[in-house]
Amino acid sequence: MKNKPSNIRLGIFGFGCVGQGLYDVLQTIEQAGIEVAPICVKDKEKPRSLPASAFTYNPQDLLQDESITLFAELISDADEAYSIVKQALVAGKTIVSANKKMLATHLPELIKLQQNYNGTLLYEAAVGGSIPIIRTLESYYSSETLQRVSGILNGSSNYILSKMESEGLSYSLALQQAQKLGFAEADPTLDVGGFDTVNKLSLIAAHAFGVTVKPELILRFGIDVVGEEDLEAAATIEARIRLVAFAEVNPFNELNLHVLPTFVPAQRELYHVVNETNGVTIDPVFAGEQFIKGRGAGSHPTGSAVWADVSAAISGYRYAYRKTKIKTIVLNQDKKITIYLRCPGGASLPEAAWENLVKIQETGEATSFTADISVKELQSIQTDLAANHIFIAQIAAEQAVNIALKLKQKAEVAYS
Ligand SMILES: NC(=O)C1=CN([C@@H]2O[C@H](COP(=O)(O)OP(=O)(O)OC[C@H]3O[C@@H](n4cnc5c(N)ncnc54)[C@H](OP(=O)(O)O)[C@@H]3O)[C@@H](O)[C@H]2O)C=CC1
Ligand SMILES: N[C@@H](CC=O)C(=O)O
Repeated sequence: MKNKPSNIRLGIFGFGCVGQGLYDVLQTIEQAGIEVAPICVKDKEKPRSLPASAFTYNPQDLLQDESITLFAELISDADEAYSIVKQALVAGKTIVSANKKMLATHLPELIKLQQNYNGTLLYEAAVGGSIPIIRTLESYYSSETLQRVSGILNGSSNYILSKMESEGLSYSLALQQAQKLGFAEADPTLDVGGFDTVNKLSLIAAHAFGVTVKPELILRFGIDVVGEEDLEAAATIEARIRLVAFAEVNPFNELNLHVLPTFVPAQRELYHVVNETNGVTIDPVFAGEQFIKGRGAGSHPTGSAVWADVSAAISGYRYAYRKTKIKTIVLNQDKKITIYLRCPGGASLPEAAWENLVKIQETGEATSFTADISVKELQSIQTDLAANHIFIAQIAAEQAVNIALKLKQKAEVAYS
């Protein structure tokens, strides 16, 4: 490891896209006073950009080293990440993690461990890549009521949708590119199925609204069955399809959460968020709407967020989880939304409490509809919709009227 005047030894787990990104950032920060201990990885045979002496293969070499009190957990295995983070916190140490799956799954326990053992856990890189969203919600907005937080939180899905739209790439080619560029998870189903966004949304809910929600309770649809025809349908009403995470509190302190492909109109900032960029809108009661965008995935942007946490931790920063102590907000998924559905040839809509169901297009390959339905009801038919490869996306009521009209006009021109 590079020799620097050091007073802090940093234990890093993982030297993939993010681990390498952090390492590169550290090389440029001469005055950081950080010495990197041998980095813990898994595969002894993998070619590396550093000599073999820079690595260890046993997490205990770092966790039991008394000279290390600060760790960065950047591995792709959520179960192993959980055991590393837990052991560090029980030892009262400080650990930074980028593993949103692990964090969202275990957040209530991880909050308790920090309280009980006086350890510190920070995880800015886990949500929105380089965007400082967790610290903004946690610290800046710790005392102001937020009405809504929504946005694009998955770089891979956004990259795929953007490339399909702008370059006409096929879904599978765009996904391959997202994987090659290091944006996608080891299992890309987490990205395109909306699971990664759900995990991030549940972390946002804890810091923005003080509610820790199990990821599996959040309505989730991904972009895995999106087709060119859906993007073209969106274009007819000057909209783009984006995978949007949404959290909103109503006047009765009820929180509605969902992750859905969404028709985003050209007037919204999110329409202009392309490739792996993420964008988040915060809606505080008094400050008024704010929008932050930045690289949501990738080696250096994410490495930068990890470094921001490492340096904040060195200065003694920790999350207070102030809003979780107030606990006035409860999850309620009764809200009605309007959706667009495309059923591929032969598939029919599952039985459900559809309202205002309108057929908006019928071709040899597919039939499309718009309809109103409650979030809870949509959750109950999720398995049926997925089994039939039915693509769904949220659409505003006025867009639903407009799209029916535009698709009808398009069909008339085609037949004339
Ligand atoms: N890629 C991105 O843009 C972003 C990723 N993240 C998160 O950061 C984390 C790392 O992602 P990323 O760098 O992309 O993943 P990579 O697949 O590129 O790298 C994963 C690293 O974890 C190591 N690893 C896996 N399992 C173990 C284990 N059991 N013990 C020790 N090391 C292990 C691998 O070791 P080896 O090298 O030996 O294979 C590898 O170095 C994930 O939680 C991801 O969700 C968060 C934000 C953005
Ligand atoms: N796979 C994730 C990586 C960052 O969180 C993404 O694509 O956003």
